[in-house]
Amino acid sequence: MPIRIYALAKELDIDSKELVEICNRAGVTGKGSALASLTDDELDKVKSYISGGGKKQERKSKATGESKEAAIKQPIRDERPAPTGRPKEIRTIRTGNAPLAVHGRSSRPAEPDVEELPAEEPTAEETTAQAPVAEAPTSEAPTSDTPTSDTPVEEAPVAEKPAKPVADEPAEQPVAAEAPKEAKKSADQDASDSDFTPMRRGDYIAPGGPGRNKVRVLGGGRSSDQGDAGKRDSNKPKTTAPTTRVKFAAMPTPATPPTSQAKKSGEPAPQKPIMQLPKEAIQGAKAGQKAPLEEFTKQHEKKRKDKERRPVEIGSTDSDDSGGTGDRRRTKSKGLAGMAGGREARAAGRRTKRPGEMDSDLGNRMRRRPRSRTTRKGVNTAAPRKSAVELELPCSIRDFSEATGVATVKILRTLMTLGTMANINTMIDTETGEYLAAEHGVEINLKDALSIEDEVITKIEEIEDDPDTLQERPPVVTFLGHVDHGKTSLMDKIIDKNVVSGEAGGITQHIRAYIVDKDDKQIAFVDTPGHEAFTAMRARGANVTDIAVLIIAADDGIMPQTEEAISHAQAAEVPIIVALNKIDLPGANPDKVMQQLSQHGLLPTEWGGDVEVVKTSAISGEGIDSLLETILLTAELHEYTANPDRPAVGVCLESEQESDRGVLAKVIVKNGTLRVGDIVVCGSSHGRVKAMYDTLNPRKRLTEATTSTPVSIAGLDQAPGAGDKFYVLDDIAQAREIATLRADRSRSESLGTHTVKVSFDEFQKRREEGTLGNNEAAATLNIIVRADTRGSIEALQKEMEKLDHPEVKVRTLQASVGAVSVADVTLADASDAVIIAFNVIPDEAARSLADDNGIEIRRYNIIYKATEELKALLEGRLKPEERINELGRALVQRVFVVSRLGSIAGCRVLGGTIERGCRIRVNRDGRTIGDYPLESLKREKDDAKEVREGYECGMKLQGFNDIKDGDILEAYKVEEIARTLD
Ligand SMILES: Nc1nc2c(ncn2[C@@H]2O[C@H](COP(=O)(O)OP(=O)(O)OP(=O)(O)O)[C@@H](O)[C@H]2O)c(=O)[nH]1
Repeated sequence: MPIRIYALAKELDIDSKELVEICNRAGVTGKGSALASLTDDELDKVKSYISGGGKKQERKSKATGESKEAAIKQPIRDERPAPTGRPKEIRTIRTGNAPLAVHGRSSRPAEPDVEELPAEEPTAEETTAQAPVAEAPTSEAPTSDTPTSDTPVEEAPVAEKPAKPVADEPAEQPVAAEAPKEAKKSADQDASDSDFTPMRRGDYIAPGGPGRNKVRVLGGGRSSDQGDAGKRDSNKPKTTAPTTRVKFAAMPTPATPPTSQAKKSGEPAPQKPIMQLPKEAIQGAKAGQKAPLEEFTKQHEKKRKDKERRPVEIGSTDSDDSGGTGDRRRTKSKGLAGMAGGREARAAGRRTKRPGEMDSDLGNRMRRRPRSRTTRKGVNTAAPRKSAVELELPCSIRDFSEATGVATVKILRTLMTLGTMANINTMIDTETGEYLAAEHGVEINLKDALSIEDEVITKIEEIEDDPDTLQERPPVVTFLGHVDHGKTSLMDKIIDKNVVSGEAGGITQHIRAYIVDKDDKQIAFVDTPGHEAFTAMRARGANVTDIAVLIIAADDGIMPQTEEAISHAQAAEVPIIVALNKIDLPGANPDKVMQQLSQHGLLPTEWGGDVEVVKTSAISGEGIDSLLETILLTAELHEYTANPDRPAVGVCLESEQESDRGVLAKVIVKNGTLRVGDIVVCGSSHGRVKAMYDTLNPRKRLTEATTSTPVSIAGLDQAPGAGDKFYVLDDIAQAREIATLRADRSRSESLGTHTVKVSFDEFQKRREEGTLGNNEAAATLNIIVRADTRGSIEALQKEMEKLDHPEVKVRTLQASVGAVSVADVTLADASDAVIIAFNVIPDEAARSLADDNGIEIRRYNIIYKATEELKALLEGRLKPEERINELGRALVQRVFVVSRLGSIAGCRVLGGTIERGCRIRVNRDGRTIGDYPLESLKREKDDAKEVREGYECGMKLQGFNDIKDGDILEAYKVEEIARTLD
């Protein structure tokens, strides 16, 4: 009678599970649980096993504390009894040659009892042989063609058996793939019935996956992982025979990435940071450099401090725009850690970032840098080149550049190629402007400049007087002629004043103008210098002239300057009256002179012509009245008229500056009436007429000057030039503006050009070296002229223009009236110029500065001496030089007038010494008024050989008694020194 295992276990007083195992070991297989029943045979077999020692051994193992594992390690095969009874059920059936595999064992959820494998497993041949047995229908066994992969082990106790024959089969999946659908459905149905999840295709349990911990090893501890190995080792004897369930530790679950780090859709794959030291760092490390970051930090701090002290330069590599690039580059150059340098550079970039500035990358900063460099180089401010422009010439180079768009640099360069050194303020005339335009491809349309000068002055000149307002006016007569033909003497005879002896060198150097009365009529005389140096002044005199009186010495005849005077008179289209002077001389030959006159187109009336020839003698006065009558008659014939009621216009004959009266301009009114208080503009000077003086009596004040009247006016701001026209304006501002405009123009013209400079000494040095003329541009001797009058200046300039030397030229940098000033010395020092002082002396400050800087001040009182000296110097034909040896200066403190001796000057020697026999220059108000020999020198009452500085003395000058208190007497001696020029 069958007995259940749990009942037997109770009977035997052992654990039911233990009894199940015993049954298995006793060869009673198929008893998976305590509910299984044992037949009588099986009961006997189990009991015999237990009684035979099996039980004892089991119990002994327990008593000795052997673990179940030890028992499992025990070879089962040896203890297992030989198989008996009918063969075990085989549920796995091969279909054809298809390999079979056991599926589902690992997925069986709770295999209740895993019994030990049969001790002797059938071979493949045996399995095959037993296949028909397997076909025996059982209630639970599937059909023969049903795959057994999902068959529960409980229903197939010998499920392991069929696995053996297919152990060597390569794969299990092909079996499943080839399984008929009907079988699969059946298997699914079975699995559903047995609460098992059927294994399906595609169900893949990764190693270590969730199902791994559920793997149970059946018999021999073979897991699914070990299945193949077990299959491969199927021919080997089993070394293990587990009889109990083996529990494996759960496989570690791989950590799931945090949700925050989950890759977002569309986001690029994260890149691994490149942790690579730069080459500099590696090199530094190899070189034994320690702690590059620390070293870099130190240098960075140093740089930061330097940068804070140093202003940021636009466009520089250290600038903000360059950001950290420059720092990084510098860091690299010093071999510091590149990574630290990059960090520092980025930090620098953040520091230098300005509000609103784009946070551009390095490339952008690099691209911006060239633009900043371009800005630093400057922008061409010249206007765009214009195709056709209207231009007023003359204009400055700056104006030309702005109008045409041609850069001033190019213009200056072009002028330089022409040998002209200019600057932007240099005025260019029409010819130069046209050349520049053609040279630079600019089309210019010249237009007349319209300035306030035109608006005001032209308007005045265009005024036509009403014939009813015109009245007869005195004729203006000019004496022209050759040197020493008696012009001055003749005029003196007319005005009964002897001025010839007062002229230095006996040559007329100033324009004199007087108005004389004759037979209730007036005649205005303008005496121009006879020397050729005064040609320009003479020419200007002719311009204001109504009648020209040509003075010809009867004993000398027509001379070159006489011919020139004739030309000027004829060019002025004025009537000419010839005065055959010095008729009293024995050598006078009137016929010869008249013949010469005829040859020059001046046919005397005596010979049927229209030229009045009057025989005169300035000495005897012969023919003077006849000359005056002839002048008045000629004036009547020509009906000289003017409008005395209009604002005056006229010409400046000459000007000078006096200490007490300021600028005195000698002018002659050509039309209208000049009055005190009138606003006058004359050349580049202007002012209101403060006072007017008679030319014959310089201290006699006048209130007005009618037409043709020469007069000296005071009130102008500066000395106008001889020949400058004057106009009376209504507005002083207009006068000032016009004068300023003219002054600027004159200044730019005089200073606009500049060439190689050379002083006297430098010139001589170059001649000695033979270097003169080697330059393309001729060497230029710059001079600064200071003179007592404008006439002297123009005479000097005119003479110097004639000093045309192939190797050197003379250029006047500045010419003005007055004493030599500090400004003159400064200009001479800056331009290596020589100062020509004509009839003036330098003031104390200028003298001291000139001595300190070695500026040469050459003083002259005779024009031709100055010009001849310059000429001799230029031509290298210098004669023994009359060198002036300055001795000393004395101040006149008191003048003693002795009736039989004349004026005695009581003086104190201010400097140097006063020596007997020297010459004395008399200076008054900054001007040299005379040069006389020292007649006597006394210390108290005794004659003295010399008087030194600080002592008082008395001096008597030969031929000069008009000495006054405050005069400065300069003592000098003339020494002849041979020139070493050649
Ligand atoms: N015998 C004689 N001598 C005269 C006569 N007129 C002038 N002289 C002399 O000639 C010399 C020159 O006279 P100036 O009056 O200075 O001659 P100038 O033309 O004025 O000379 P510049 O000043 O150079 O223009 C003087 O010594 C005069 O005395 C004259 O009619 N008869």
